Amino acid sequence: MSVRVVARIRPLLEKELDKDVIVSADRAQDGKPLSIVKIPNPKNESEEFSFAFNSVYDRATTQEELFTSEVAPHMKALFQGYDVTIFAYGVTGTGKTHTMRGGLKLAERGVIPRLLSNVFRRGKKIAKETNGETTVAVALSYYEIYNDKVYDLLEPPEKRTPSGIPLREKDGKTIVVGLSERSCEDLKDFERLYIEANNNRVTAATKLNAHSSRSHAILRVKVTQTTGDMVRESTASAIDLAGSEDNRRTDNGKERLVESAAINKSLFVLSQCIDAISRGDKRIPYRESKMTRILSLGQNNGITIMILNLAPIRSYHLDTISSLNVSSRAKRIEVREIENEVVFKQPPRSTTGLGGPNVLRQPLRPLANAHNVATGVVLAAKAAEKADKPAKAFMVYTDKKPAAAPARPVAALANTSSKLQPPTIITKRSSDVADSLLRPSKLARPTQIGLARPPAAAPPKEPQLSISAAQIEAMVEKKVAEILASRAAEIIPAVTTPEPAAQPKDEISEEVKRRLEALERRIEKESRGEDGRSEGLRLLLQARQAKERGDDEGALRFYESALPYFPGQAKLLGKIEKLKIKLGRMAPEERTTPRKTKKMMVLRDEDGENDGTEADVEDDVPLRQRKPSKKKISKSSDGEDNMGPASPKTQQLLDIVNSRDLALIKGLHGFGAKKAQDLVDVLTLKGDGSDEVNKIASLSQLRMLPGIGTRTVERAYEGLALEV
Ligand SMILES: Nc1ncnc2c1ncn2[C@@H]1O[C@H](COP(=O)(O)OP(=O)(O)OP(=O)(O)O)[C@@H](O)[C@H]1O
Repeated sequence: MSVRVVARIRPLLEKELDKDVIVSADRAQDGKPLSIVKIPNPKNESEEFSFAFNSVYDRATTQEELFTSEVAPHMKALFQGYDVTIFAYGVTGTGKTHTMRGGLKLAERGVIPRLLSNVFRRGKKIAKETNGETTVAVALSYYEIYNDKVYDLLEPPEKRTPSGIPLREKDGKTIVVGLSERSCEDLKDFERLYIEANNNRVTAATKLNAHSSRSHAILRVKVTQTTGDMVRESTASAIDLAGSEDNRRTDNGKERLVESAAINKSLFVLSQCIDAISRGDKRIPYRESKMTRILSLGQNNGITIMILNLAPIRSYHLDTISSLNVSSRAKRIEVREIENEVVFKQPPRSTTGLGGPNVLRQPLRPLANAHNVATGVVLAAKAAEKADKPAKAFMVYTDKKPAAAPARPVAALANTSSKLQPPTIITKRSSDVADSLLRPSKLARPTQIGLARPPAAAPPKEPQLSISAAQIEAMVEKKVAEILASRAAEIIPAVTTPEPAAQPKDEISEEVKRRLEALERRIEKESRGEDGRSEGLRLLLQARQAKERGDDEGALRFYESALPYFPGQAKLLGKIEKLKIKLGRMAPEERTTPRKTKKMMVLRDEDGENDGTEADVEDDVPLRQRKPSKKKISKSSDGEDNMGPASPKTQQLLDIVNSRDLALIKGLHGFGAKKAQDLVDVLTLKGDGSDEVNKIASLSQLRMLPGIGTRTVERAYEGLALEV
C-alpha cells in the first residue's frame, strides 16, 4: 500500500487576516469527502493549482476529528502487530506540533496523547476480554534529531554528548543505539514522562513561530502483547518534524541559521527521497540525513500516514506550494504492510539486574533470536476477531462532540487499515488510484483529477539479503569499531603516566569523545550493517562514555545491555559487579568474578580495570590463564624493556610492524588477515608513520596496542625467531 498523505489547513491565527487566505479545501466530486487543496499560481493569480490527497482537513477540523479519522482506524492494526508511523510535515508555524502534541485542554490534545489514550484503553480491554491471559505492556522512547544529531529526550540535557547517540541498522530497521525506553503504566505515567521530555526538546522563537521546534521529535510507543509464551510486539511512531523555513522570512540569527540549515537540509533530503522513490530510482538518498534514515520512508513496514500541515495565508505562498509538491509525490510511495512476527519467550539471556525499575534498553531484545512461529497467525486472527467492532473514539479525552462522528466520511479512510488482511504475513498493495495526480492540475484542466493513472508501482522491496561483499564490508567496519572502541578505552592508560587520578577529567573526556566521534563518523560514513557483536561494542563505548561523565547508573545500564552480546564475559561481569557494589546494589562479598591482580592487567583504564572491550571479548580466556608469560619475552631477553638497544629479533619484529605492510604483518606468526588489518588500522590511527613518534619503538609499546597483548607479541616474536 502507499503512504497515506493527508493535508490539514490550520485556522487563522490572531494577527492573520481573512483577506489573506489563499488556501482552500475542495472535493473531487460533489458528495465526496474533501481531498483537494487549492492554491493560486503565484505567477498568475487567475489560475489555481489543485493538489489531490487522500484526505484534506479544513480550518474548522478539530483535533478529535483528525484523530478519529486518520489515526484511530489504525489502532486495530497496531494491535494486530503492524507498525504505524504518523508524521507531521510542513513549513514552520503551520501547526505540526499542534497536530501531534496539541494543547493542554482536553479538546486541544493532539494525535500523540490521544494515541496513548487509545493504546491504554485497548490494552485494558484485551486484558479484560482474555481474563488476563493476554497482557499488554507499553514502553516509550522519545528522542530528537537536532542539527543532525540524535538526543534522548528521556534523559536530561546535561547527559548529552556532543556526538549524540549513534544509529545503526538491524534487521532492515534503523535503531538508535542505547536509547532509553521507559515502561508506561497508564496515561498519567505517559503525561508525566512526555511533559518532562518535551521540556528537553530544543525549541526557540522565530519570527514565524513563537515556539518553533528546532528539532525533529520522534516518539516511539512500543506495544508488547504477551499471551503465555507468545509475544507480539509492534510500534507506533509519532514524528513531529521541524518546519522548513525560509531564512529571509525568519530573521534568524546565527544560531537559528545553523539549526535552520540542518532542518532544511534534512527536509530537503526527505523531499529528495520522496522524489527518488516516486521516480522508482534504485538509489534513495536516505542516508544523507539522520531524519530520513530513521523515517526510512518506503522502507519501513506497516502503515505510514503523512500529515501535511498548511498555513492558509499568502505570506506562506511559495513555501506552501513547495510542501504541497513534495507531499503530493509522497502519496506514490509504496510501503510494505508487514505484520510483526510473534515470537516465543526465551529465558532471559542476561541474569544481571536491571539498571532501574522502569528502564529497558532498546538493543536488549531478549526475544530477538527466538523462533518465529506460525502461531502468530492464530493470535492475529484472534485479535482481529475481537477487534472487529468499529473503532470508537478514544474514551479518556472526551471532546464534546459525539465520539462516533468522524470528520470525514469513512470512505476517505478506506485505503489503509480497513484493507489489512490480519493473518497475512506480507501483503502489498498498488497505489491508490484516487491519489494519482502526478503534478498540480490547473483548474482549466479539472478532468485530470482522479483520471490520471498512477505511476507504475515500484517493485516490492524485499528484505535485503546481505551479500558477501556487504558482509565483508560490515566485518571490516566492525573491526574498525572494535579498534576504535578499544582505543577509546585504552588510550588513557596507554599514553599517560601512571597517575590517572591526577589526569584532568575534561582532558580524558575530550580524548575519549574525540575517538567516539571518530568512531561514529567512520561507521556512519560507510553506513553499513553490523552484527550483534558490533552493537555490543557500541554499548560498551556508551558505557565508557557514561563512566567518563561520572554517570555510574548509565554505565551500569550500558554494560548490562552489552552483556547479552558477550555472554559470560568475565571482565564485563566484573565491571558490572564493580559498579553495582559502587552503587550499593551488591555487597562486596557477593562478587562472583575474581578481582584482578596487577599481574593480570595488561591494559587499564583510569579506575584500574580493563574496559572490557575488544581484548575482553576477542580473547575470552579466563583471567587466571592470562598471566603475561614474561619468561618468553622477558625484560632481559632482548633488553627492549630496559630501553636499551633492541635485539635483532625485536628490531626485525618492530620493523615489520612499522612497515604497516599488510602482507608482511600477515606473515607474522599468530597474525591472521583480521589481526593484521587491525594492527595496520591502529597504526594508521596513530599517524601517518612518517614520524618516529608514530612508530612502535619497543615490544612493550606493541603489547599495549589494542587487540595485540602479550601473547600475540610473544607468538610473533617466537615465530620470527624460528625463521631467523
Ligand atoms: N489547528 C489549529 N488550531 C488552532 N491553532 C493552531 C492550529 N494549528 C496551529 N495552531 C497554532 O499555530 C501556531 C503554530 O503552530 P505550531 O507551533 O504547531 O507550528 P509548527 O508547524 O509545529 O511550527 P514549527 O515547525 O516552527 O515548530 C501555534 O500557536 C498553534 O497553537
